[in-house]
Amino acid sequence: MLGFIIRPPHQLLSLLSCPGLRIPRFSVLCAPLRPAYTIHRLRTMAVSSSWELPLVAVCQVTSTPDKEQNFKTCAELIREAARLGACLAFLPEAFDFIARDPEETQRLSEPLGGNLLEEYTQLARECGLWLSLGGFHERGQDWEQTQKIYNCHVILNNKGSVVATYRKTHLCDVEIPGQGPMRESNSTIPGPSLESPISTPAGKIGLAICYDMRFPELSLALVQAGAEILTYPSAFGSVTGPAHWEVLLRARAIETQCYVVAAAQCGRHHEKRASYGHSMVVDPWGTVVARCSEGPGLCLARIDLNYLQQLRKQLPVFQHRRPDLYGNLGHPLS
Ligand SMILES: O=C(O)CNC(=O)[C@H](CS)NC(=O)CCC(=O)C(=O)O
Repeated sequence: MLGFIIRPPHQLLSLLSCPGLRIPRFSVLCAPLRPAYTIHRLRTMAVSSSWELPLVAVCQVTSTPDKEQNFKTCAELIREAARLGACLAFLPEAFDFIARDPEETQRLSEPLGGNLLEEYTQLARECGLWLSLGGFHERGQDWEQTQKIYNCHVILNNKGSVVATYRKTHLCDVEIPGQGPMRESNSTIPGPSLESPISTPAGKIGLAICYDMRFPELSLALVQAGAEILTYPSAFGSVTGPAHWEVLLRARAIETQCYVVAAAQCGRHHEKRASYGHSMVVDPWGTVVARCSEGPGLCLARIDLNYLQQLRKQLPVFQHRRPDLYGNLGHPLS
C-alpha cells in the first residue's frame, strides 16, 4: 500500500469547506487526494514530523461593495483557520471591498489607522493568528492632495501589530476582450518600493499583489533578499484566470524555489465584475499542494523549509546564474 504514496510530508494537501451559513458556496473536498491524505497520515504518525510543521490557511471570498458583510465573511474564515491550527491566514486582494467604480472605491477607502484595520487587529489578537491582508484600499498620507489610494498588502502579527506593508507597484491597466477593462491607475497610485521579506512563524514572506506576479524580476528580487514564501493575493480576471493563473504561480515557485501562496477573490462581486478563484499554495518544486475550487472557502498547507533548503541544494540555480550575460535581474533590496 505504501507504494501508492506519492506525496512526501511537505506536500500534505487538505481542502476544507467553511461551516458558516453566510458563505453561499463551499470549497469541495478533492476526492482523489483523500486516500493519499489518509495513508500519508498513518505513515507520518509512525515516522513523526510533518504535523509539527507550520500550517497556513488561504481564504477565498467574494468581496462586494458591502464592507461590513465582507468583514463578517473574512472573520468567519479566519476563526475557522485558527480552530484548524493555522498560524497564519492569507486574505486576497480587495478583501475589504470591491467597488463598482473609482468614485465608490475612493469613498469606501480608509487609512491604515481606520476602523477596519482596528477590527482586524482585534481579530488577530483574539485568534492568536498572523494575518496577510492582501490588498487594502489605503488612504495614504497624500490622500488630501491626490484623492487616490494605494493598494496595500498589510501583515499583522498575532498581537495585531502591523509588521509590514507593501504597496502594489505594478498597476493593472489592461483591456482583455470578454473581461471588461481594468484601469487600476484611475483610483490608485503605484507603490514606490519593494519591501524586504518579513519573518513569520511560517517562514520569510516576500510581499507582492496580483498583477505583480507577471513580473518575475520582482520575485527574483524578493528571493535574493531572502524570501522563502512569495505571496500573490489576487482578484484575477475570469478570462486571464483559466489561461494564466496556475501557470504563472507555478513558474514563480519553480524559478525562485519558494513556496507560493495565492489567496484569491472568486465569483461575482457586482454586475460589472467577476473573479476566477482557485486560490492555491504551490511548493518550491512546483506542485500545487492545496487549492480551493470556485466558491468561497479555505484551503490549508504545511510549509516545510527543510524541504525548500534541500531542493535549493539539489538544484542550485541561484549559483548558476549568468549576470554577465543579462545583468542582475532583481537587485538586492536594502
Ligand atoms: O480593483 C480593486 O478594488 C482591487 N484591484 C484589483 O482587483 C486589480 C486591479 S483591477 N486586479 C488585478 O490586478 C487583476 C490582474 C489580472 O487579472 C491579470 O493579471 O490577469
